[in-house]
Amino acid sequence: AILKDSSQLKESYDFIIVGAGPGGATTANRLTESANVNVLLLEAGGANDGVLAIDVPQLCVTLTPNTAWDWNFTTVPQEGLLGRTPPFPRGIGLGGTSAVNCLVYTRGTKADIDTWATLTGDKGWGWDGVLPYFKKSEKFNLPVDGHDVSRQFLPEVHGFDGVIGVSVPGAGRAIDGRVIATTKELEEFPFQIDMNSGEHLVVDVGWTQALIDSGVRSSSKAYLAPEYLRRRNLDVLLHARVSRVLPTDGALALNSVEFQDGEGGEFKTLTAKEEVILSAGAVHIPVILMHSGIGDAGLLTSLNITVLVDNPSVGQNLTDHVGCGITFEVNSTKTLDEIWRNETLKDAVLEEWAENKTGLMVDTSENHIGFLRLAEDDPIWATHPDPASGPRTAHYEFLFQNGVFPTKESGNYFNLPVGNVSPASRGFVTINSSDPFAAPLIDPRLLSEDIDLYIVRQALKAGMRFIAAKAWESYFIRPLQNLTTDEEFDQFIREHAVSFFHPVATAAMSPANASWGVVDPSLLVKGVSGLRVVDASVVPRLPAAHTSAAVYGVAERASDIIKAKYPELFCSRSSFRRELQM
Ligand SMILES: Cc1cc2nc3c(=O)[nH]c(=O)nc-3n(C[C@H](O)[C@H](O)[C@H](O)COP(=O)(O)OP(=O)(O)OC[C@H]3O[C@@H](n4cnc5c(N)ncnc54)[C@H](O)[C@@H]3O)c2cc1C
Repeated sequence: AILKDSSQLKESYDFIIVGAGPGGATTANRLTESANVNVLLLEAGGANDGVLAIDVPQLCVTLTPNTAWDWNFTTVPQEGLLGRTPPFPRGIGLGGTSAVNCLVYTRGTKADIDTWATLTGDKGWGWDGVLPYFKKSEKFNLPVDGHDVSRQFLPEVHGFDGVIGVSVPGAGRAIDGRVIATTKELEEFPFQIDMNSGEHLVVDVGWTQALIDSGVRSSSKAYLAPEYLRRRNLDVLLHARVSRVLPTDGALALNSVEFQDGEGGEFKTLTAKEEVILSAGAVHIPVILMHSGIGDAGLLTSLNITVLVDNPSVGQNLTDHVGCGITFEVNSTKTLDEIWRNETLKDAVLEEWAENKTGLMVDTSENHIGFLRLAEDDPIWATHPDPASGPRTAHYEFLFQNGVFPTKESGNYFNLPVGNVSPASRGFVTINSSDPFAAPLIDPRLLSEDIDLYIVRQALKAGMRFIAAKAWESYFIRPLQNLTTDEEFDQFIREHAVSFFHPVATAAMSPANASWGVVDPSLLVKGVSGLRVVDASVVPRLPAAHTSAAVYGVAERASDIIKAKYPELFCSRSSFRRELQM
């Protein structure tokens, strides 16, 4: 249940999980499948119930930055972005960042996930090991407009009985035909039926798969749906912000958490019988670990934090996608701009959504995306190694948007964000205060490697080739930016590029005896006991994909790893008892 307040806490819990995003909510759900395992989930934010902007997929663009559902961080000045400090949104509340994200469901390629196995020495983290968990988490559902989807996804690579809703677009958009016609017209941009099969073509464009269940956003809250919250062994305490994990009995068994009970409330300590599982996301994990004494000894000592484990890898290796969009004024009124600036129209589509869960509000910002590579004979390969995980993994991504948000007072627009999805740049998250609640320093070092800028430039140029197809004839009035020379492109990119908000690897998994990394392949924090991390921070290499699918896959597998470690707690008899209770 969701507890009213901390007075309702049980006397003890086997596992205490911190953070209700894809990592934490998934793990809390799976561990409480066994009735005699008591789990407490602590979440810094609130329930996020009944928030229209969260539930309506198309309103995802309004959820960040600088809202009540966002931690409202920015990066430190980014040299690659001319010293700018763009927002770095992270969701707060049930659902975590999956409640505020843009819902695109992509797993990355086989080579991306196989790299995890290579890096950790654990075959189970490879594509073949993780695919069953992608499927286990997924509840593929047919789009709400009932159209024929036989050419829009491959059923054999999807799960239909899982928890997280995934669907293809449920409402047509005016540019759909032009996008698909371009894939037929231009050899450079072939159609891909399903981007989640692990087998990207070298380049491909296809229908977006998004985290939507019958027209409504499907966040990790689906793992905390009422039927799961009814379990007597699952308690959720909201507005409980964890400051540190603490050793129990003075040893290196870090199975106690210190948290603030309500905003401005008292600090309290709870001890888990078995483990504390941190699922606070790639930004907060290093912060909690460092304030608990796990991190670079020099830094911790300078902040008067007692060092428990000297591990300079904590917070390092932050990898993130980067990109920006180009916008064109178009010769059509059938774009979302009309809805964004006309309250009456907006009310009408929202009413349709509220009544029937149909219409333009049921989808995310784009009905098509593309994953593409630089050419094999691109001159950059003479001087730079390929930053992608393999020859069939994309370098960049297209998102085809029929309208721009926020829009302008007049005019209709086509927007084409492009992202570098195989970046070479690496950054970090760190702290500069002994106050556990001081804002972290987030430095993704976006565009710090010159090949990353090059890839974004080539992506924008490829985007311009895409829309130069006959399929778009007489559609465009003018570009809003005037880009011709490489210098103009690069200046534009540095002025406008932002994170695509997919940070991973700040507590990366590595082989148990590796000199780098923060957790071992079973996700236990190195150098201590009783402490595990299950979220985006353990992902050792960023897939060429939006990241929540990866986190659901990681958390599903992590849950089985945990169950296997405690056979006496997770025996099938206890699952049977739960069935009887429900
Ligand atoms: C604007 C935006 C758009 C995105 N678009 C997409 C997309 O289209 N598709 C996609 O797949 N991914 C997208 N992502 C990324 C995706 O949402 C994340 O990769 C994913 O949510 C990470 O899951 P997580 O469990 O690691 O962390 P999170 O989802 O961030 O969850 C962490 C949770 O821990 C809580 N927490 C943090 N610190 C504490 C503490 N000290 N005490 C208690 N609780 C704490 C937080 O409040 C939060 O609820 C997007 C992200 C953003 C910001």
